[in-house]
Amino acid sequence: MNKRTLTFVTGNVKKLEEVRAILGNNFPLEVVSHKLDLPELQGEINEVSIKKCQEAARLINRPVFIEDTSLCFNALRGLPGPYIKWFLDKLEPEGLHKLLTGWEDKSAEAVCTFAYSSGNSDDDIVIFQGITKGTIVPPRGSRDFGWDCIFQPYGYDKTYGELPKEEKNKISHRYKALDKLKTYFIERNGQIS
Ligand SMILES: O=c1[nH]c(=O)c2ncn([C@H]3C[C@H](O)[C@@H](COP(=O)(O)OP(=O)(O)OP(=O)(O)O)O3)c2[nH]1
Ligand SMILES: [Mg+2]
Repeated sequence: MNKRTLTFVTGNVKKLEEVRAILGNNFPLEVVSHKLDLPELQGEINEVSIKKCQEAARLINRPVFIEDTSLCFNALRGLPGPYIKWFLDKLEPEGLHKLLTGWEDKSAEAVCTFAYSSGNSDDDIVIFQGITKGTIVPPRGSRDFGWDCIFQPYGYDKTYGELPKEEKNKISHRYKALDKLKTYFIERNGQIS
């Protein structure tokens, strides 16, 4: 039987790759992607995701989900947080690590927030969040995805960038958020509106 489709709006192919790998085959919906660079307004993590999702639903006019990733340095009271993309663009991984020079506390949280809209503007946006705690270290390993090379999850002696993809996808912030999203749709037998 054909699965119903659910649209993931993202401009990031690496995210899409991980979402497909983590959801696997026993997700009750077929995820189709729609490439769009959505505006990201300022605010707290959940506010940014809710507004991003509302805008995606308005533009695409069907049930959608989006994802927003934050990298929060505890010494900097959670910054760069949802603004990590702009910090990474300007500073690159080396510069992000150097931001913490002078701070003893190198701890950080990788936060992944998925937001889902049924497409009906009267319905609330549903949030699924996953957090992985770790340490910011000098760059090591693959540089093919953002700041993976400077984030070393607690309990590991390797950065996300050094871990095999399958390992990252078992412990990552994205895995934890998708686990909640998956449960939500399984409990609803893949109902999307
Ligand atoms: O090293 C990593 N590892 C990750 O798991 C990861 N997830 C996101 N990112 C990067 C990508 C961006 O530079 C920022 C997050 O910004 P965000 O707006 O969430 O992502 P976009 O690339 O703009 O994609 P969307 O179109 O908004 O979906 O952190 C990671 N780097
Ligand atoms: Mg973005």
